[in-house]
Amino acid sequence: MLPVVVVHGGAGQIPKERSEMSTAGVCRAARAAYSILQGGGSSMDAVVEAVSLLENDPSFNAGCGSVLNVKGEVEMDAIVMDGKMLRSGAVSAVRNIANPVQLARLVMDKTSHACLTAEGANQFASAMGVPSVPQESLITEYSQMRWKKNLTPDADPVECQMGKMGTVGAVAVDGEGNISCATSTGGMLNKMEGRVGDTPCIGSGGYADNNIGAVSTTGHGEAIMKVTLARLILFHMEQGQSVEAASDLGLAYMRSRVHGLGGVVTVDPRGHWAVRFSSRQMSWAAAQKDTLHYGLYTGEHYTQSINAH
Ligand SMILES: CC(C)C[C@H](NC(=O)C[C@H](N)C(=O)O)C(=O)O
Repeated sequence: MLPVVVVHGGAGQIPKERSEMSTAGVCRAARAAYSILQGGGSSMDAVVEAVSLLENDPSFNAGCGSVLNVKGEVEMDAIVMDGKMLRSGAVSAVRNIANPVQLARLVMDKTSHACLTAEGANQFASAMGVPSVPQESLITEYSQMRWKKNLTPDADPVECQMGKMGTVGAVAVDGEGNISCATSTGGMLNKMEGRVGDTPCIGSGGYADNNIGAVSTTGHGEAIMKVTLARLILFHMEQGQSVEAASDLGLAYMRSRVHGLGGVVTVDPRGHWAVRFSSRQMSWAAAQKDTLHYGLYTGEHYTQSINAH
């Protein structure tokens, strides 16, 4: 069954004309991460590679392409977790960084802390030699257009929020049975300055435990935090539920209890995997054995040979 990688590109609604770019992005990320696993690389290397590629891809709400806060600025959140020793690293409200997920990994590997925020995270980045990039390099015409549209007096806030998708995440199990997760986001469009979402919060934006499995989440962060969605799903798996059933139970609870919508990618230690969402859509891709799996709308599941390009 092993190894496997499963990637998501956000639970928000995506205009039809942008759906192909989104599917192409998650497929490329899943392939790249899977070739690391096939080469004997670790699940942590695989998820960080997948998420870095998606951060670099302007069609997603992470890194370049992040949604803008109320002041029209980019503040990003990211997390990684290593299921072997339950080590994790996160950054929140970080600015001027191309790959927040890599900074999160440095927090895990090079500090005794689990999360660094805002200026402190940026100071740590420069101490680690991570280059600072101009904010303009993270802002796209599309993200600026969405932000401006959102500020017009007759804007429908729900429509605007759903019009921009693309939080990104990945879970993987490597050949040694080690499990990791990573998640990265620009957050919610028009968020207050300093707002921290679910993504960098352990157990909400992601969780990995070699004994149980791993989850990476996307959706309305304030709702995800209320139910600690990633850990809730793993709790159901500890109780004997399958990856699919546990993911559905977690998402159903979030919907009924706090009216929250979202999506998850989930793996267990044997390499079973699931992609589930309560939103209308979530772009996703998975790679296992010689097959690439991908989809966008509910019930969609395409496959192709991993070697086909
Ligand atoms: C409207 C929502 C479903 C879109 C979704 N956003 C996130 O996942 C945001 C992240 N969880 C946070 O709260 O910071 C997306 O980017 O696809």
